[in-house]
Amino acid sequence: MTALLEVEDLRVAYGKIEAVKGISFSVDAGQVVTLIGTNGAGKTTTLRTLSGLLKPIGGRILFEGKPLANIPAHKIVALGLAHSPEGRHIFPRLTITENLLLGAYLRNDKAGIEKDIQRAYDLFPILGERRKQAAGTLSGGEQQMLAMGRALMSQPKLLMLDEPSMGLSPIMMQKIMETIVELKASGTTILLVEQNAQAALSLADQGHVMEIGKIVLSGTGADLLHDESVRKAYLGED
Ligand SMILES: Nc1ncnc2c1ncn2[C@@H]1O[C@H](COP(=O)(O)OP(=O)(O)OP(=O)(O)O)[C@@H](O)[C@H]1O
Repeated sequence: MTALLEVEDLRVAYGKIEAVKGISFSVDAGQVVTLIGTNGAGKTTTLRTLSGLLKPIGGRILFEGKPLANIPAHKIVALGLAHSPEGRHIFPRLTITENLLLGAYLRNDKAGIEKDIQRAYDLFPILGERRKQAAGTLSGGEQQMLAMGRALMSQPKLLMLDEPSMGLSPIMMQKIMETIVELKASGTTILLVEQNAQAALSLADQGHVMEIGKIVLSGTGADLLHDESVRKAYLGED
């Protein structure tokens, strides 16, 4: 079976500084795969490259077996990759519904779009209750829900989430993680970048630990969660 996403020896640089130094991993349809690691490990750079926002200096990205070379970001969305970016990047003056509609900008199936907006409200009832309000009035956690809902509006084959738990209260983080589990159960394939290794590994099928641009350890979420070096470095154990 071909993986939905295959990343082979990917290298990405900012000028002379190589931020991603030859990483390889794959994501099968229906899986949740997580990239964990400390600040500056290259996780966000990897997602931004998969989204077409940065150009690799080496390696290959295959999506459904086809290379994603030199494809602009909006065409990558059309192929089925959606990115919920670090920092959320919602539009604060637009309403919640308008923000969601922006996620569907490549679609013109009105009935399908309506259905998916309703699905976002079902996933995150607070968004439905406040649909007519400016998105800037939402709390950080609610904005994260909106960013995820907006990414889902393109009906992605692969949903990429960058640090969805960042800056959230434990309760809000729990809600976001439960939603990821719910999305997986409904068949969504997810590539999750997280600094909260415990939360990410607990729900991931596969995990990769990144350190200064390289993958230093890979395994199932459960294996990594019990790995002594991971527990010491990322889960705060002595
Ligand atoms: N626009 C940029 N210009 C130059 N260097 C950058 C730029 N963005 C990131 N870097 C550098 O690339 C490296 C990888 O950063 P990246 O943001 O991908 O890491 P990360 O693992 O996602 O960490 P974080 O969780 O802090 O976002 C870091 O050394 C960072 O300083």
